[in-house]
Amino acid sequence: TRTSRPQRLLQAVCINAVRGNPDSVIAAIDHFCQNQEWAMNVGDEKGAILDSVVMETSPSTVLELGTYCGYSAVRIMRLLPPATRFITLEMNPDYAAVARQVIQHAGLQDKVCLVEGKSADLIPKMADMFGIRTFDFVFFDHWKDCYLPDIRLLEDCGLLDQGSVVLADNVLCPGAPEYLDYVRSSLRFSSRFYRSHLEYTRVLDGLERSEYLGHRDAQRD
Ligand SMILES: Cc1cc(C(=O)N2CCN(C)CC2)sc1-c1cc(O)c2nc[nH]c(=O)c2c1
Ligand SMILES: [Mg+2]
Repeated sequence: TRTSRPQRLLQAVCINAVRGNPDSVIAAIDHFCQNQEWAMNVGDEKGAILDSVVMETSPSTVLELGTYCGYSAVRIMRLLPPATRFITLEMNPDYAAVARQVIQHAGLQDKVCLVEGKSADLIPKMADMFGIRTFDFVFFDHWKDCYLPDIRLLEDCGLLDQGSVVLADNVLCPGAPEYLDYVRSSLRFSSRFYRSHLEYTRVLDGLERSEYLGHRDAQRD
């Protein structure tokens, strides 16, 4: 049967990227998506914003929701020391299989823990499974309809601490309006929007950075 788009993306990585070199893996994926086939990686423009937020946060525990082909896992972990705890959740087994190979090609397989399953099922198990109390940085890039329930779940599970940063992709396109309303009106978050474009296109999109202020009460009127 025909190969899938993720499999063709992986093939481009194997052919064009240097083993053990994360930057060449990122470049190979961006080249494939710009010149061969569009794919829903965060991409180079939003990726540069992701890089800057990761560097300014310098997290020791990271959770990513939505691995897809592993592009953002490679982007994030190429910036952080080996001791960093990085967990990425992917519900699609075909995506997860490709992501493991992309991450391995980048030489980051020892730094990345990829778990297959639904975020709603796995988030409550994070503490028990990994002995992680709170996450310093969380990247939302799975599915727009899960953003709001999942940030509420992270709060309810006590997985956010004062200063934890949640960065969400695609808040304009495909769009997560209820999520934006929530984080922007909540007294427990300080939010700001990074204007950008949908990966590999000129369509408007952006990232929302929401810093957790601690376990406060009430909503802003
Ligand atoms: C699948 C898809 C189609 C989009 C679009 O508007 N398109 C018009 C323009 N053409 C070129 C591409 C297609 S945007 C998008 C998308 C983008 C992400 O970054 C995503 N991240 C996580 N999870 C998602 O489901 C996710 C979907
Ligand atoms: Mg995305």
